[in-house]
Amino acid sequence: MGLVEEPVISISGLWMNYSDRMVLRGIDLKVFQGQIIGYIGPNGAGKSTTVKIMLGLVEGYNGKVEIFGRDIADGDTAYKRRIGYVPEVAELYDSLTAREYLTFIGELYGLKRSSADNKAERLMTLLGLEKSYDMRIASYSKGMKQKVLLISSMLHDPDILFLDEPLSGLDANSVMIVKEIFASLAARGKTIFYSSHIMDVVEKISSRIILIDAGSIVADGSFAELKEKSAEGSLEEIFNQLTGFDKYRDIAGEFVACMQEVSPV
Ligand SMILES: Nc1ncnc2c1ncn2[C@@H]1O[C@H](COP(=O)(O)OP(=O)(O)OP(=O)(O)O)[C@@H](O)[C@H]1O
Repeated sequence: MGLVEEPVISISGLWMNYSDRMVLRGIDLKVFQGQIIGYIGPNGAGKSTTVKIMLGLVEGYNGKVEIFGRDIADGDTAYKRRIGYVPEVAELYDSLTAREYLTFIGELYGLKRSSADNKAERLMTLLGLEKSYDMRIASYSKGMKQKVLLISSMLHDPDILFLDEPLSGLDANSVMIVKEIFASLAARGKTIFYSSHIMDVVEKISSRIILIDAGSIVADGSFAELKEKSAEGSLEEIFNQLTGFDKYRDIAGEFVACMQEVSPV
């Protein structure tokens, strides 16, 4: 009998409501080592909520969430040392330099200050930011800040990376480097779980795409598999079809008409 691979993430019957609003409606999901998961869905579908629950940042859910085979509700937070996170809206300490920020984060993850500093400086240099390492983050451009966030999530060599719009603000060359980093990490058995609204990127870099709509999973498979099940060609079209959206022309038309209305004086 062959070995049965254990999932690194296992979610069963996950329900979540905020006051009287049901946000997640029975999510069931198993994620395995080496997968690059594109977790997609319309605004407000419940993507960030799912990720925040897995990170232990949101409580009060129903269902079971296991990371590395352990129920995260059992109180043992050791799993957090083995995950990295790039949030949707990041609190970067603008008054710190990247050196100060990244060595601080490295130490939080248990690295020695000198090794965190050394590693961070080399990673910054690889992403073209060597000259900015000792500059305050406040002076960074959007893309430069995103690179610092990506480095901060990977400094401690995590086994699972959770990323929200990981390529946000990056130029075309940097996008190619980061995509290659993800592929290389996945080939080494790391798991990448990211959300993005940029469908052509999701189409290209995910080994598995999970589409959530109004708190439920409505599609789960590789891009080729999703394409087979749908009459549509691109992921954008599949997304529109599965979320029942076909009104973009009408909405845009009405929007422009409304903008151009001349109000009576
Ligand atoms: N702290 C909160 N309190 C109340 N409602 C919340 C809270 N956080 C999220 N919600 C609601 O939960 C729903 C799902 O939000 P969530 O942030 O998970 O969506 P999302 O899929 O990540 O959306 P987006 O694509 O816009 O980032 C939304 O209706 C949102 O208003």
